[in-house]
Amino acid sequence: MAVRIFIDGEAGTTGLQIRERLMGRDDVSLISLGAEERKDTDARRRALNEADLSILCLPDAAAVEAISMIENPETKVIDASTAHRVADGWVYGFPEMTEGHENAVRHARFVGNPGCYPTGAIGLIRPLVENALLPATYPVTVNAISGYSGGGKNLIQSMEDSSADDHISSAVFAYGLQLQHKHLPEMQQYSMLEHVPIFQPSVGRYYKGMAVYVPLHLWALPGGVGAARIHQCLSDHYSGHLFAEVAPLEQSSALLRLDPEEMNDTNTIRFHVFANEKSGQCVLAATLDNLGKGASGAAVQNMNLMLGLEEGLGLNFERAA
Ligand SMILES: NC(=O)C1=CN([C@@H]2O[C@H](COP(=O)(O)OP(=O)(O)OC[C@H]3O[C@@H](n4cnc5c(N)ncnc54)[C@H](OP(=O)(O)O)[C@@H]3O)[C@@H](O)[C@H]2O)C=CC1
Ligand SMILES: CC(=O)N[C@@H](CCC(=O)OP(=O)(O)O)C(=O)O
Repeated sequence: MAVRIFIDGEAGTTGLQIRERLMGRDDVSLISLGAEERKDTDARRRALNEADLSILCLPDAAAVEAISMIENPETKVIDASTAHRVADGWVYGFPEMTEGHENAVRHARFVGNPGCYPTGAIGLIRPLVENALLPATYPVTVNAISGYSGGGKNLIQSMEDSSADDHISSAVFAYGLQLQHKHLPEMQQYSMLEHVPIFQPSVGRYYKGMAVYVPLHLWALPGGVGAARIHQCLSDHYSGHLFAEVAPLEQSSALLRLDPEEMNDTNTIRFHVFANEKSGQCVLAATLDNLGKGASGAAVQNMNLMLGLEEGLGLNFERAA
């Protein structure tokens, strides 16, 4: 029998993409609310409690409210918002994060889907800290650029509608300039860093796709760690994972430009190591589709694991040509 999935916030950017990925699958059936019911508390409560698994694609406050409405102890939840990513009782929905974590997701009732930027940053940093190549005390900086769909309906409208009061006409802009971005707690905690990293994101005038950068001064690392060891560590860590890959060192070093859109329309995160051995410097980079592995794709991957729908794991994620 097909499992019942309710996407609360189905009409939003993330919700729509999850719906698209699930349409046409015969192992899931979607509980869908009509336009007039999608914000009706009673209708949502009913759907949340009927579902085998609910995926919350809502602002934080609405996600917290949705959790308070769930009475059915069998209902599983994936929350795409920031509300529960570092909360007790929730499993962080990044199955590739560390050994055994895929199993933790598989057996979880409550999964906090990661933020798009943290997926890139944690994906680069955590294996290095776990393997003692990067001290947990290292003062990490994370720079990033995202397509504007990362900001949901509001930012999409500000970028696309020139008549909107809050229209943004810049080709690219930096933000998070107060250094208090909402992704910092999950980035620090799951990267296993002792200090809050500096995180400096930006948005470009293109719809989706992101690149997340972590520059490292290799000369400052203990034990003479070079780019080759870092690359080997990442390659070993992600070996055997369907949705993560590490570009060969020589391929990355031959690149003249890194395209933040290179992984669009996939659920795969790609890692690069760029280095200048002479200066002892290195820039680690992750590229991902902010709506794929950064949000909706990750949610579907987690859903498949939590419901044992293994055959669905490889579905609906075409690699870009
Ligand atoms: N966009 C992205 O790349 C990513 C987004 N996320 C997270 O996912 C969540 C959804 O984001 P996103 O899809 O971008 O946001 P959107 O603004 O595009 O969509 C949110 C949806 O939730 C609906 N909504 C708001 N309040 C309620 C409510 N009380 N009851 C029912 N529905 C409600 C909105 O309705 P209406 O249409 O009327 O506004 C809208 O359709 C957020 O928490 C975001 O932080 C996570 C990772 C990446
Ligand atoms: C471009 C843009 O605005 N991006 C969003 C993050 C998108 C994301 O990862 O979603 P969560 O909101 O679920 O954390 C931001 O910086 O707030």
